[in-house]
Amino acid sequence: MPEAYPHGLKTLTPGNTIVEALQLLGPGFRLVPLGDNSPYIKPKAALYDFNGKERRWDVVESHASVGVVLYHRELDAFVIVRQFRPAVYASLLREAEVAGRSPPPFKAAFTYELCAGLIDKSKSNVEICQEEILEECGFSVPLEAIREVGVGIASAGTQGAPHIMYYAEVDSSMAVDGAGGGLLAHGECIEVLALPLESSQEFVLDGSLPKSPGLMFGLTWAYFNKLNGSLGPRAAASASNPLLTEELVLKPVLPA
Ligand SMILES: Nc1ncnc2c1ncn2[C@@H]1O[C@H](COP(=O)(O)OP(=O)(O)O[C@H]2O[C@H](CO)[C@@H](O)[C@H](O)[C@H]2O)[C@@H](O)[C@H]1O
Repeated sequence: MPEAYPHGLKTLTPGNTIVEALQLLGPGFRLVPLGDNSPYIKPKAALYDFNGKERRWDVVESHASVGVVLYHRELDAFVIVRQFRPAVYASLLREAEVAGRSPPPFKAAFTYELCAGLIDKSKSNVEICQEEILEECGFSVPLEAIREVGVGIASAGTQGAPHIMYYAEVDSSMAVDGAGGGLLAHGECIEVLALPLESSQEFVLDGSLPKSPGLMFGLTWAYFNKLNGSLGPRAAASASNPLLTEELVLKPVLPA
């Protein structure tokens, strides 16, 4: 049975992705110094003059990224993802060590986020976004249906790379059999979740659930713009939201 989630969250992924991901995670988690050959990040010291003195700031060179707020028209829900994040686990582990507590369970580092990806290939940003929607969430969305929301900076204190946010709507006709959940070959095991629009703000403000600031902003922006009609009408009235019936959740709206 899918795990019960708070705030009306329902899994759209067949099976129980979190249980599967936990089974795939072996015992042991180590942190070692990073060499200089990471294709993802390069820690560096930035030296610059300020007020006649040389100053230093430690920075992490990284890729720009895209993220997308997905709204499911038939479910009147946002589609978000949840996955094991080693960086989150590393932080929790450090916190536990400092406090003299035993290591936290891996489960604590499964983080709620928008569907997102790095801009690390020679495709346009919106094409990368389209590809991530398919790979992570299992929906095929036409490029022209993906609109830009705005650009923020990821971790201005250390990374400073742009994060470009998009908005797109999906429905069951866009679900692609066998797509979604990420690429196991890349170590991805991504759970796809539907979050009712109705309870999205409670979810955003629930500090007990680990989530990204991009998700917090994106869902809040989309919630209010959906309510005021700027993003087109809401398809389903919340009282009759089919998301509330298990039956529909496990039917064709799902990526297989
Ligand atoms: N630091 C890392 N170390 C090792 N392998 C890595 C890595 N980052 C990415 N990868 C590999 O690259 C694959 C593709 O990554 P994606 O572009 O889908 O970004 P992801 O959603 O993982 O998060 C990424 O993009 C989101 C988008 O904003 C950022 O928030 C997040 O920090 C970033 O990891 C991952 O599955 C993994 O195999």
